[in-house]
Amino acid sequence: MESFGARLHRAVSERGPLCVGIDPHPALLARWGLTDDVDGLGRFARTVVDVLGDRVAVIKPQSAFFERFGSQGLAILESTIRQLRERGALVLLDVKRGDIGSTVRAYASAYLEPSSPMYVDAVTASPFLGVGSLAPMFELAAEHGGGVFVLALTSNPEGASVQRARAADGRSVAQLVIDEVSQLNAGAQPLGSIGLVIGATVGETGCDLSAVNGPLLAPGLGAQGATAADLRMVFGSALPAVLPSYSREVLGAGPDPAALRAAADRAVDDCRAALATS
Ligand SMILES: O=c1ccn([C@@H]2O[C@H](COP(=O)(O)O)[C@@H](O)[C@H]2O)c(=O)[nH]1
Repeated sequence: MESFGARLHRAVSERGPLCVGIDPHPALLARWGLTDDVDGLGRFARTVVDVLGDRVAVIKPQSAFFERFGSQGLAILESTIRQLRERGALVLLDVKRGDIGSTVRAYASAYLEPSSPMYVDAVTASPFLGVGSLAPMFELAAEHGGGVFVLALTSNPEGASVQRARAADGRSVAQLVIDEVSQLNAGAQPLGSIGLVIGATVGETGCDLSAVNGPLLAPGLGAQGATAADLRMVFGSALPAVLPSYSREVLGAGPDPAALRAAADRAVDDCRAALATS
């Protein structure tokens, strides 16, 4: 079984360092001339699948925008995931799950078990109940070639009060998360399968990322104000592991397929240039 880290490494080499989110905000549905209902959601997601599914390395559906429409929204999410994987995109489901370990086991089975209707390549997870509570996700990911992206320094301004707080040994909470994830990835080649989420908006992290050996998902580009040029300042020498992520900035170019494609191509060009180490 090929690991998620190896699959991601290959996808990024072939398609470029880019993750595009599927975030069907009501305002975006309106901008695309779609109704804010199940029909609009389905058309929106289908367009993203058809235009970007065979050219972007990672596509990140934001579960919340599908959950808004209850079971019908979840049915669309399931078919979107299936169609994206058929087109060769890696699917990272942004669900930010976290709970006590026995419940995390059920989440792991929902997203990382190949027989599940919601099976994806990777999920986002919240470490607020302790990184160790996510162990069932790490275990199932390892068993089936999946990945988990653990929140460390999120792109929203409110995150800092918790994530930059200091633990008894002087390390920031973010650094504690980073260190635990680094241990999980130790020795993995070419890249570990447990990633971190570090927003492109956070400025200097004050964290040591040198031992992570896993992917660093960087949301916050575009609509939240960060640019690809900010990535160097945030990630420093960890830049090669960064997976830049855009949602509204790219999606806003739709629904015209050529314009949507061009926006994704521009984003990947900007990110390639920003991540190139000199
Ligand atoms: O720290 C985080 C973690 C996740 N997100 C999610 O990424 C997208 C960002 O959308 P944009 O339109 O590019 O702002 C969205 O789904 C967030 O929930 C994040 O922004 N920051």
